[in-house]
Amino acid sequence: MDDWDEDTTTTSSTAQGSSWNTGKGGFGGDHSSRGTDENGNEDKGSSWNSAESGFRGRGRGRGGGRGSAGRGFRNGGGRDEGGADDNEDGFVGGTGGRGARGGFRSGGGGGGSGREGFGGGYRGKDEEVFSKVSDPNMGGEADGENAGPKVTYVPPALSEEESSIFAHYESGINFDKYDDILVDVSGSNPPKAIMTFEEAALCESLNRNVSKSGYKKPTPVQKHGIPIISAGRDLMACAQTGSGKTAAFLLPILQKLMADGVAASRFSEVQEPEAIIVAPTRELINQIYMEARKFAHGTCVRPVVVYGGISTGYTIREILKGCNVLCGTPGRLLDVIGRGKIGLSKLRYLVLDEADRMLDMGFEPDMRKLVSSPGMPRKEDRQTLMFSATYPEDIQRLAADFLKMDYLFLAVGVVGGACSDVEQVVVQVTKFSKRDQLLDVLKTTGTERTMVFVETKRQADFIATFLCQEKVPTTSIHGDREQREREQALGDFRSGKCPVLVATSVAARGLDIKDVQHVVNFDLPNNIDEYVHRIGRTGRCGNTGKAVCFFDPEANGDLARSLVKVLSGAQQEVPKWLEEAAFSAHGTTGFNPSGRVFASTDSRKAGSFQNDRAGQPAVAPSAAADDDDEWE
Ligand SMILES: Nc1ncnc2c1ncn2[C@@H]1O[C@H](COP(=O)(O)OP(=O)(O)OP(=O)(O)O)[C@@H](O)[C@H]1O
Repeated sequence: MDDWDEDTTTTSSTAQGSSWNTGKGGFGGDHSSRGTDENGNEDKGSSWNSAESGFRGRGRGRGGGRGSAGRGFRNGGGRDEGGADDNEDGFVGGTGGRGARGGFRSGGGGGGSGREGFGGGYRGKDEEVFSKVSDPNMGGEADGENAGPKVTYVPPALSEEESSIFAHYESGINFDKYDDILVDVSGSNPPKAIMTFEEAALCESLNRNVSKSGYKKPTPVQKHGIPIISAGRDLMACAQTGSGKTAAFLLPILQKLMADGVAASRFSEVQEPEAIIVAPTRELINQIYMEARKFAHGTCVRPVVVYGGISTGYTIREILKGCNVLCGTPGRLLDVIGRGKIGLSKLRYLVLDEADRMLDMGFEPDMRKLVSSPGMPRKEDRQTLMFSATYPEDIQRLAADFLKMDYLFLAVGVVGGACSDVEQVVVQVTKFSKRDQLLDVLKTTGTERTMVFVETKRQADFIATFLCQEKVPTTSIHGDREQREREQALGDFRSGKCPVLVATSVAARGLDIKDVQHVVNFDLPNNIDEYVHRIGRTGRCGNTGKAVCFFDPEANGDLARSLVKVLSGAQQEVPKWLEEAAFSAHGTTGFNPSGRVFASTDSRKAGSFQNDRAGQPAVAPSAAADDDDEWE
């Protein structure tokens, strides 16, 4: 019997987060469990009120009390908590109550990839699990459980009801305006775009599933992407957030698998998927899997998802039921391949969603490991597809290592541009005024779903707790929360039970949540691409949305230039003070507020780079990598 068979599987969807309803001090959302100390005493949250100092206080002397904040001993904390706050952790409350987090952390290494070394660790005496065990051989945070007690969480079973599988939200009033966006396809002999789903010549069951999903006509990235993939070409595709990139790769892959009549065998000890899809976070890969499951409904194609934080035994049992399309986060994917449960000899498609993130310094080693796994077809013998809304030029160069020479580059609109359906408002703040301004914003948004982005996990806990105390039903998602809590938080946000979700960059990319009308950048990321992804959680699929961004000139000066360019690129109003800040920022040579910051097109046009990367340093990780263990 394999050791994974021994997992005790504990399905859990324990309801949390109802305490905001109970009026217990207003402390609420699923932070309720964290508001108690190890003796169950309710934390009255005295520290939040004392501005920054209260927040810091948690890191110093409150170990025995406030479980949610205790971070244990942190060593060498380079980048993982986003800079300066790191040093505040020190030794705190290893004996903290439930939820004391962090534990021992080593080797986050400032200059190198903070993903190497140990993440997570002991969480407090009541908790037996080590979170996010890192396998040094895996070159980063592993989603496998190769050390420490087993993770036994099994996500709740999915509904088989069609109404649930095909649940979707309506496209918005600006859906047809997608057709006005300029499209640029570069590379040799691109196939002709399709105008309708009929032209995609999908088989009957796929067509049925497409229409049950409410899709009437393809978006531009689908019009161009589907025929490119169907023609067998490698593709690097860039299209704005919320414009249907997922279906652009899923439909042609599923169509090809259907046409070839693949059927996953339930009887094989090693499963050999025809397609592997990789994405950077657990929630995003799960969402992609749900889309794959939806489109493959009623067919012989079986998608499976693997990601960290859930029982490996459960994961492997799911794989062994048959697997044609394997969706995974990098660590867990490498883990199941390494365990010999996945063979790669039949692999035809490798998809990198959020490709620029998958190839930045945080994940590049995992991606290189994946493509050099035993049995992985050479790039000449597989189809590699990359999708994102942002593609820094240096990443484009790096991506060429994974693609055939004649790959096509598809740009819908300006590469890296923000979705123009999102109204962007920039508010000048100081770090002391931000919380009050957040409350003001939330007063106007009322019960409309709002995502509030902050920079660190600790800040996420802190702001969520603060909002709950202010009687705003709030939940939070970040990399220190257990998978069960993360899924619960997302569920509560999706259902509207908690209309405010405080999130770190773990939720910045890809998540497609109905009715998110507002995004607040409480803390700005230090990378403009991350900003573009964050605000793209609203204004999706032709719907409109609003993004408020708190700009603290003291802290965010470096972002002024690129922010101005993103705003003007999306025809948004640029405040005079921001333009001034941009002019006076460092490195303003050639600054042109009305110009474009982005590669407007295929970076191959700027010169040949296909084979000129030897000796070049790896591309720096995006802002999100500052919060490294946010990423799986
Ligand atoms: N042709 C279509 N017609 C109607 N709805 C669509 C169509 N294509 C996609 N959608 C819906 O639009 C929403 C956004 O799609 P998707 O999540 O694939 O966007 P994305 O481009 O991948 O965004 P991001 O860059 O944020 O990852 C989803 O709810 C999806 O089901």
